[in-house]
Amino acid sequence: MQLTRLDLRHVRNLSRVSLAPGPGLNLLLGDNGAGKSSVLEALHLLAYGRSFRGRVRDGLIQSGCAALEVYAEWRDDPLHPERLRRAGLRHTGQDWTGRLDGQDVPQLGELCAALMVVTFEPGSHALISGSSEVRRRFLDWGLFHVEQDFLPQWRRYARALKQRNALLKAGAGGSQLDAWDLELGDAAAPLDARRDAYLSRLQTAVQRVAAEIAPSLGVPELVFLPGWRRNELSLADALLVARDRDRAAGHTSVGPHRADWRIRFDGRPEQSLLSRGQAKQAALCCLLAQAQDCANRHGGRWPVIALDDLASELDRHHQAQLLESLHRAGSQVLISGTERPGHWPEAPLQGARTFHVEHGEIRPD
Ligand SMILES: Nc1ncnc2c1ncn2[C@@H]1O[C@H](COP(=O)(O)OP(=O)(O)OP(=O)(O)O)[C@@H](O)[C@H]1O
Repeated sequence: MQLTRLDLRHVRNLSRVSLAPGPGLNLLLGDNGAGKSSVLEALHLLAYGRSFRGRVRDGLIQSGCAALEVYAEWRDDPLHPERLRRAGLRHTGQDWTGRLDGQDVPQLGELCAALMVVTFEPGSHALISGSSEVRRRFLDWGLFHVEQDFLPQWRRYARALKQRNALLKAGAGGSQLDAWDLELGDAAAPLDARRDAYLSRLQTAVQRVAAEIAPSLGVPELVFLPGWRRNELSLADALLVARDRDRAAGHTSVGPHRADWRIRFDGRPEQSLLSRGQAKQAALCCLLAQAQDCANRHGGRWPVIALDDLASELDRHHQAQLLESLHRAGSQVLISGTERPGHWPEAPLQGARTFHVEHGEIRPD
């Protein structure tokens, strides 16, 4: 996947900017507060329907403006490089409208399905040290992009869960709950199996990536936690056991919506004891493994890789290993930073495009 154009309007301090990224490494350079992260944030918004720095209405739209706009063009078929995909999003903070290849989109998920971007940013360590929701979202993003029927399965489970929670809150009787416990159990099975299998598949990729970019961490192992004691009980039984507790709490306490996973490195303490820097490296390994898995499933086409403020996220040694690795993979990379680091390896820098971000303007080198 190669982004060929990105236009932004009214994104933080960027009133109206445009850039044409090259196929390899792209550097967004500028002083603090110039707007570099905002460029990557807008791209992330188009690809995920959400920002990595909070809600759209909390400051992503330029002050005094009614809405922001993001428009992107990209190639995703190497056999037909002349074919450009196009997506646009206008967001007011409350409502949005989106277009994909000239058509209105009824659901934001359609834009997210079309444009694959993997972002590593200062908050990415939350994938390791943050809440389980972040880790579930990671699994579901990967599955959403590689398994076509995953979304309907996910929706079926979410619907059943909503119904059961509504009944619990309303103090419904056992017979009504019985029916939804069964439905929840049935809907959970494919979701749980998919996530478990996906994480096992990622394990090989994570080990390969870790050996390349963070060998000092050791060999990683990914462990899936289904959200209930699956080795001992079916979900329907676990729901029955938890029923009184769930009635008191007014929500369902077991099931795939409570699933989680852990990364462990041989010879290292538990994931919660990793340093912040190690947690960042571990998160990066998982994100790149996910990107690699997407590429494997999409005929070798890598997602666009966006690395926000890389120089302050990883030490020099790990930056160099990462850049070499992405260069070998042939992926398109966008990196923001205050300056072009002198210690980066030569190969990825050859043919790199540089964009200077200054006072809300973007100027190619
Ligand atoms: N809603 C807004 N309207 C206008 N300007 C904003 C808004 N929100 C943030 N800004 C400004 O936009 C700029 C965006 O900064 P951004 O975080 O993208 O910069 P950066 O180049 O990545 O900086 P750093 O190197 O410090 O991380 C800042 O100058 C900030 O003050």
